[in-house]
Amino acid sequence: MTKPVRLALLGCGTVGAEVVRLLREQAPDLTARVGAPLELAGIAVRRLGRDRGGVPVDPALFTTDALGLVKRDDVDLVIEVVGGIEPARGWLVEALRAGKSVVTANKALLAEDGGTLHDAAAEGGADLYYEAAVAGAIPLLRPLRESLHGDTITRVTGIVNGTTNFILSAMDATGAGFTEALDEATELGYAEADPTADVEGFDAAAKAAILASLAFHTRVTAADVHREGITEVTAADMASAKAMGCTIKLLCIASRGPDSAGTESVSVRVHPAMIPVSHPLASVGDAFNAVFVEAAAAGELMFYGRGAGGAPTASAVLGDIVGAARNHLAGVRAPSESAYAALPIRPMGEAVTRYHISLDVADRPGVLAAVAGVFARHDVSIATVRQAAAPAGPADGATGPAARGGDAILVIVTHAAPDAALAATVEELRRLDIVRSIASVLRVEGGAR
Ligand SMILES: NC(=O)c1ccc[n+]([C@@H]2O[C@H](COP(=O)([O-])OP(=O)(O)OC[C@H]3O[C@@H](n4cnc5c(N)ncnc54)[C@H](O)[C@@H]3O)[C@@H](O)[C@H]2O)c1
Ligand SMILES: N[C@@H](CCO)C(=O)O
Ligand code: NA
Repeated sequence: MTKPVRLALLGCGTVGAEVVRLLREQAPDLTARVGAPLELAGIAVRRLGRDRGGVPVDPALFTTDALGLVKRDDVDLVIEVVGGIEPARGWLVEALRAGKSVVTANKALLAEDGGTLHDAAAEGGADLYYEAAVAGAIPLLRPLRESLHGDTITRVTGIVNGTTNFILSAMDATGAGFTEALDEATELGYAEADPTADVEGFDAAAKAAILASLAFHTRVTAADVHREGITEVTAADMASAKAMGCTIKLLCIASRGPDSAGTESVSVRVHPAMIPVSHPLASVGDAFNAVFVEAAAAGELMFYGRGAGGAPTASAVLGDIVGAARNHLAGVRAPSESAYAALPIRPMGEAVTRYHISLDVADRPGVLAAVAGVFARHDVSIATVRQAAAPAGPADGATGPAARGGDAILVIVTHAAPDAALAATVEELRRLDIVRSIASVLRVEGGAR
């Protein structure tokens, strides 16, 4: 019998426990696929003695000394499902420099400082696999890293955060506000106790950085990603979107193209956006993820599936373990980091976007011309304008800010323009006396009119 491939598992929470279960339940098949048994050498956890939901292993395998486990001579591969920057970075650098391949689901670390891990992998001649880090179970990074390596990817547009997609889908379906939909997501176990990383877009921004790095052969970090979350998306925004045949999704958009000076560059952003209901990403509901890839020769490709949860994420981890174990036995390496293009990052102000702006204005002659003048001054072209009467104001004689008789709602959708010009347009509109309030400002993507 071939010598087993010995694994150090760092972390035994939601994902780690499922990795252990799958390793055990599928042991005969995994042995056949790898060409040797996969054997757990140890499992590092923060605290010993916790009930691990019936994780089917010898309790003697658990340790609180993750670094000690990584350094052991009988460990061939290191599987990291703890998360966070430190101490995970230290463990993984130690493993990689010692020639032990790493499988990790740690998007935060890869997005913050993936370069350090890739450098350590190159130094130690080890593999660094991280399919689970973006869009969980969906095979996405390997297609970008291998299958599409003969093509030129021009744009990646994705829904890569399940929690926010669940919230926005609920807001679309029921008309609920953000807080109400977040409460439902928490009750159903989709949102974490502290949902900040999800609802403020940090989780999606980390994934966007990883996707952009792979798609454009360029190191992109979380700090390079323009990030806006969904906490300010209101029920009124969703209603405006629906009135236009659209819905609102938290999108990650990574694209390459020339900047204003003509230099080929990369733009990476995460923000809520209106997309038409006919767009393939509009029908991605619930906590599902989907990523739309555009490549010069391949055309349009769509990847869809479960982006989170213990078992789906563990599926991606197991696929990577099999790959790393095979390479270990064969004495070969997976494709290493490809960052040769080293394209510059374009600032958000230069990203070309479209805006949907809903304004509450005084309904009197010259107002439309004044509003249009602001757009013209910033060289922003208007695509469509709709005017509707504002909801009925208070009874005659009422005073104060609620007295809005004679107002109109203007809904303006622009043509594509640099984001800085659009933002400056909104700022100037805010200062106009005839604009009572700006009810909603949303970016528009994917052909919506
Ligand atoms: N849960 C998901 O759906 C999902 C999906 C994709 C990626 N991920 C990523 O997978 C990783 C793990 O996520 P999770 O949901 O399983 O987290 P979790 O909190 O359920 O589990 C974390 C585990 O790490 C252990 N741990 C924490 N600090 C430690 C330390 N200092 N030493 C040793 N062990 C320590 C904990 O004991 C626990 O077993 C994260 O990087 C996360 O971003 C999770
Ligand atoms: N919190 C993440 C988990 C998967 O990375 C999500 O909601 O998609
Ligand atoms: Na994946």
